[in-house]
Amino acid sequence: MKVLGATLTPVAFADPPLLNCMGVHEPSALRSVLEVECEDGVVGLGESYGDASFLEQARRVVERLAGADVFDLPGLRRLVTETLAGAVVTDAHGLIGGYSADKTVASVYSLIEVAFLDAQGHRLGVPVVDLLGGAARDRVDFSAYLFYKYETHQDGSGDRWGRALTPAEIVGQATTMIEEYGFGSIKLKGGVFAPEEECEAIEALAEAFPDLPLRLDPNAAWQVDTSVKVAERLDGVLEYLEDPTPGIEGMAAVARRAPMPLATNMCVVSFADVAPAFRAEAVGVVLSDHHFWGGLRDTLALGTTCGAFGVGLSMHSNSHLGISLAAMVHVAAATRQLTYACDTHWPWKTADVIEPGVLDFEGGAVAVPTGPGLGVSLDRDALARAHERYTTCGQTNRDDVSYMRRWEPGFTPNTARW
Ligand SMILES: O=C([O-])C(=O)C[C@H](O)[C@@H](O)C(=O)[O-]
Ligand SMILES: [Mg+2]
Repeated sequence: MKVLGATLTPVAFADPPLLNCMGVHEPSALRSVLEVECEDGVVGLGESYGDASFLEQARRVVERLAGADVFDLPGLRRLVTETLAGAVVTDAHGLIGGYSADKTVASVYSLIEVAFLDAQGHRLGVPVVDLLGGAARDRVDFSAYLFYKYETHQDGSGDRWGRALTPAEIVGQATTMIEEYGFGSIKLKGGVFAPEEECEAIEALAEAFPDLPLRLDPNAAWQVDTSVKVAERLDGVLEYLEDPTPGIEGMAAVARRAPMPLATNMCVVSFADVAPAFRAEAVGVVLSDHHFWGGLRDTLALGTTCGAFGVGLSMHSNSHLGISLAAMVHVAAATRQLTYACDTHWPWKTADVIEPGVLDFEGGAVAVPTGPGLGVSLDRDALARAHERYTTCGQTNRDDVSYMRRWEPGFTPNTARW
């Protein structure tokens, strides 16, 4: 089935002032929506990053898609590799590890592969999970993803979640999120305050939710000895500790002394990282993310790899919309090695570009859509609104650091600060 044309639309949606080690989320989160128009009126959808650097490279491939066959994924890989030829997409936040030409190909390929798989599913009348070999589970569990946050943005605009800067406020945030979504595990984004304070928040969560597994992710804000101290203090409390310290070597040094497994979406972010990290026994859990691991089929391969080495598998998230959630659910359902509930930023947004009603949370899980392809449809009016927001929001790159400087002039990221 041939591609007739493709459109990549940058979009923006409201994002609360969520804190992390790099600073604070700006008022808009940026994404891109890909529509691949094929023969017979079939349209395939994809979603990925909306930063200028990514858009520039993705557009170079998207404009060459006409004539491609959506069933020829190796051909797509060649087209992406040849078109990008060494180009490197960068980001200003570093929250998903380093960048490279291979990771750039993997990210752009992923955006388009998802749309091709969606189109294949529509053509064949089967859900994407079936194209990935079938469902190992029919529901995918997610964890509550808690953030320290300010009450309002710089312009005074607030949100329904209010302020969360203390352990009690974090417990309040968890209570609301769990009541509404039914999540069965909890992750706290750390790297914001001194580790002792973040330990207190985790301990307060453990007291309030004694039956729920907990995770803490400071995005490499700590040095090795601090990481070990935190790991010892939270022994028996955390199911895993995510990216306490930078780099494979640092993580390995912590892993040798930490009682719980270390997880990562920062030091193992491509297949090139697997051998050195696994050899060093630096991580016990890899957080997959199809957006930069090379699409849904390579994410399955990552599952097989982790399974072979006895390394656990979870899933990372960045602020995203419904097309991405649908893709995450299909690939998570097809990955039998998935050992933990996945991350999602879903509760933090108030708008989407897809028709509602397919990706509903029940008991913290999303049922795998059964319709053809990804099983979601684009809401064209909502897409137009999100694009309008993109063109007027004044943001073209995610920049948590500069935005934080409007609260704290002179702020520098907390990487390895403590
Ligand atoms: O697990 C992670 O490292 C993330 O989810 C990265 C994200 O960018 C998160 O830090 C955020 O949204 O600020
Ligand atoms: Mg992380």
